Amino acid sequence: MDLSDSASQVTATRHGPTEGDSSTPIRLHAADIHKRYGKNHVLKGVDLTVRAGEVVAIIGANGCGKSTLMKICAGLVSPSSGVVEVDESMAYCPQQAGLMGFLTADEHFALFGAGHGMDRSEAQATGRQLAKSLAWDGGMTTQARHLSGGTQQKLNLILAALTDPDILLLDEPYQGFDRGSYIDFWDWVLQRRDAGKSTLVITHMLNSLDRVDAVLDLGTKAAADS
Ligand SMILES: Nc1ncnc2c1ncn2[C@@H]1O[C@H](COP(=O)(O)OP(=O)(O)OP(=O)(O)O)[C@@H](O)[C@H]1O
Repeated sequence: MDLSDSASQVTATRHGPTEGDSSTPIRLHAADIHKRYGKNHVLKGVDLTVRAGEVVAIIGANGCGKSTLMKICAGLVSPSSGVVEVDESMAYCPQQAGLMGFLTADEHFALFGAGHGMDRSEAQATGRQLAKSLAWDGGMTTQARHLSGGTQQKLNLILAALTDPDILLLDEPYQGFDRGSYIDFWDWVLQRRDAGKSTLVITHMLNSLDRVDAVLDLGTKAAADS
C-alpha cells in the first residue's frame, strides 16, 4: 500500500529517490489506524508506509495526533483499530527526554547499551561518535542534569540511535538545537538514508521537507475533532 492511499483526514505526498520504487522493502507499515481517547477521535484511518532507506516526515497542527501515531508505531500505545507491521529493528526517541539526571552521558551509553547486549566500551565509543556527528564534543562525564537543554536532547537522540536501528522514530528530536546542530542532525539523517536505514520524524520545521522522501500531513486538530 502506498501513502497515497491515505484516508481523507490526512494528506500524503511521496517524492525523492524512492518515488514509485515499490521493490524497496517495506520496514514499517501502518494500515487504517484509528485512535479514540473517549469522544476524541484523534486518528481516523491513517495509513503509513516507510521503506528501507527512506526519510518520512509526519506534520500537522498541534494536537492532530502526530505523537499518538508515532507511539502506536512504536508499540507504546494501542490503536483503537488498525494494524502496524514492523520489519527489522526499531527504536523510538520520545519528545520528552527520559534521562537520569545523576548519570553522565557515558553512564547513559553504558546502561542503554547493556540493555542491548553492548559492552561498556563499545557503547561509550558508539555514543561518543554519535555525539561528535551532532557537534557535541566533550562533557561526557557531566551529569545529565547539568547539561544544557539542547545537549540533553542530543543525549536523548543518541540513546535511541545507539544500536543503529533499521528504523528510527523521532518525535521532534531537535528541540533546543542551535542552527549548526540542526544542520548536523539532518546531515546525519541523510547519512542514515544513504546506509539504507529508515527514519520517521515528526517535525514542525516545514523548511526541512525538501530533504525527506515522503510527507504524511495529519492536518488540523479541527479535522481530528470533526
Ligand atoms: N493519553 C491520552 N489521553 C487522552 N487524550 C490524549 C492522550 N494522549 C493524547 N491525547 C489527545 O490526543 C490528541 C493528539 O495528541 P498528540 O500528542 O498525538 O498530538 P500532536 O499532533 O503530537 O501534538 P503536538 O504537535 O502539540 O505535539 C490531543 O487532543 C491530546 O489531548
